[in-house]
Amino acid sequence: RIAAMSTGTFVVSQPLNYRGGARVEPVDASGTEKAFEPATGRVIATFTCSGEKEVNLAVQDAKAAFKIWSQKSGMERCRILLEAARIIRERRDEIATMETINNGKSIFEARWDIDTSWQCLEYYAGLAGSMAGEHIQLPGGSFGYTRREPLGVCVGIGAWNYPFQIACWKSAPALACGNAMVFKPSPFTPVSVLLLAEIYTEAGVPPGLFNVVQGGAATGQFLCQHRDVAKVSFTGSVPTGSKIMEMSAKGIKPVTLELGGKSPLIIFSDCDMKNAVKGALMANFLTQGEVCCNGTRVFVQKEILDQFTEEVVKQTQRIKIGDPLLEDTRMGPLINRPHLERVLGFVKVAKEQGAKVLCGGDVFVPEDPKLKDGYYMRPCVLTNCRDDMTCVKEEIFGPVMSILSFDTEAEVLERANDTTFGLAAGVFTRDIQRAHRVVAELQAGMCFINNYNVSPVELPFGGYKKSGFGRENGRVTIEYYSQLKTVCVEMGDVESAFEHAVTPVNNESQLHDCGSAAACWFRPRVLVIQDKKMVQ
Ligand SMILES: NC(=O)C1=CN([C@@H]2O[C@H](COP(=O)(O)OP(=O)(O)OC[C@H]3O[C@@H](n4cnc5c(N)ncnc54)[C@H](O)[C@@H]3O)[C@@H](O)[C@H]2O)C=CC1
Ligand SMILES: C[N+](C)(C)CCCC(=O)O
Repeated sequence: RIAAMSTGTFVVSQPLNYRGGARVEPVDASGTEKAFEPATGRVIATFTCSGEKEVNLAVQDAKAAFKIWSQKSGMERCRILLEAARIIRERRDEIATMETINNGKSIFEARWDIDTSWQCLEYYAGLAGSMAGEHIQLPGGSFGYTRREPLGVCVGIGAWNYPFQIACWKSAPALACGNAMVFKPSPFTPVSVLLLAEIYTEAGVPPGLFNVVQGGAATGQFLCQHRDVAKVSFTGSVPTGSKIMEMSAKGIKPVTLELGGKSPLIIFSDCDMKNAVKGALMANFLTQGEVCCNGTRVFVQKEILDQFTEEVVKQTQRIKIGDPLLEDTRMGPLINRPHLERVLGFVKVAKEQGAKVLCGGDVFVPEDPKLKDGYYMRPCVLTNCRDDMTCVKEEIFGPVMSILSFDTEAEVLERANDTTFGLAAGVFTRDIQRAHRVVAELQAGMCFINNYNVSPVELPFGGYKKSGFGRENGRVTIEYYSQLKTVCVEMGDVESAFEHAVTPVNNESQLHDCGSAAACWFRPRVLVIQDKKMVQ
């Protein structure tokens, strides 16, 4: 247990694959990867990526566990998931600490992530017992019913920004529906999902029900192409999402895609200014801005542009950057050096294209010497932005907010929707009619009114357009992890389409030709037809 951990000390010594209810070293490898502590730039784990054999074993184990798990009642599954939720809650600080060490987000924020994680398990545990089909009355006493059945072995592939939460948001509905799961985290953040695997085992799931394989694209491909995998749920970038869909198409596997975004946040002049400013910070700077649903295009109505901008800059400059394990830190380092360079590159291009940097956008070097090789930058607010600038069009996935001004509702709606993404959107206004009118027009799967980036697990989350499809959280996600079987029950006689249509068989030899009992399936029918013919 690592609850008392401090930055710069953690190393992973145990295997990072999980199969059959225990940590294991993979039986074969397709390369190695290093995982870092972004706060210090230290390597915390070197691990081998799972090859095809290891992936096969994980899927096999999941298949075996699925046989047991899928036979359990919803209430039995509920009890185990509730126990897992309880353990996560009890170990909240420890899990949050590990998430902070491997991802870089502040411990303050990581605790929130762990809260939405156990809440997700609790929520689907609650639904497990009430999952049911329908009974449908048909003519003549006949009837039909539907059964909601699991899919089988589901694959979860995660991004590095919310490693533990993503694993929970995928596995909780999957397991509640009676599926098994093989999960592959991002190679940048391989660590915390192992805690989840151990917790599921401790809570009582059959060994093999939740397995972890480590690796990057190659390992992910083995999973997506595996013939015994029934479904793939993916969180990550648009280009990878497209590849996942292509691979899954070959096997006709359903997919859930949670992809990137470039979401609009619209601030009307009649907003509550204090909340709008808080909302803009929530929409841009959680997890160092590495959040798919961030509202990075902040459209502000002209009348309040100056006042809003001034306040946003003031609050942004107050964000405490530094050692993410310290209680008062609110922004940690970005995930790795190449990503930091990429984000800084976006700021440089923004300046070249005419944007004005009001604050941040540069490297931050903390005073603490042990943090000198970490990947820190100051959160950035850009103004003088135009819709055609790179910083306004492309997902930066870092702490960079672009402020744009607008005049009218119709104008801002058109500009807000002028993107190939459609993950989220937000609106701040005190005018209740306007709020609902505007969200009805916004092309985004997740809309916020007078708030941003809160994530109650009761609400479905997912994208429009290139931000993907399928949903996570909420009741509807049950449909993405189950399939519907219809059973049609006849209480009377079969009414055959062939009673009148079939030419009567008059040839005796043809009737006798069907010698064996099995081959005689048509003989009585023929006789009946002949009888009927005679009656007619
Ligand atoms: N909509 C959502 O819920 C979220 C979306 N994202 C998006 O994810 C991106 C950042 O995450 P990254 O990890 O850099 O994305 P990524 O697409 O590079 O990787 C995501 C995952 O896919 C795996 N992968 C990569 N190539 C693969 C392949 N050919 N076959 C199978 N698996 C493969 C990676 O190893 C990783 O586990 C951003 O664009 C962001 O918008 C991130 C978090 C949440
Ligand atoms: C928790 N929340 C809403 C800030 C982000 C969740 C989506 C993601 O994984 O980026």
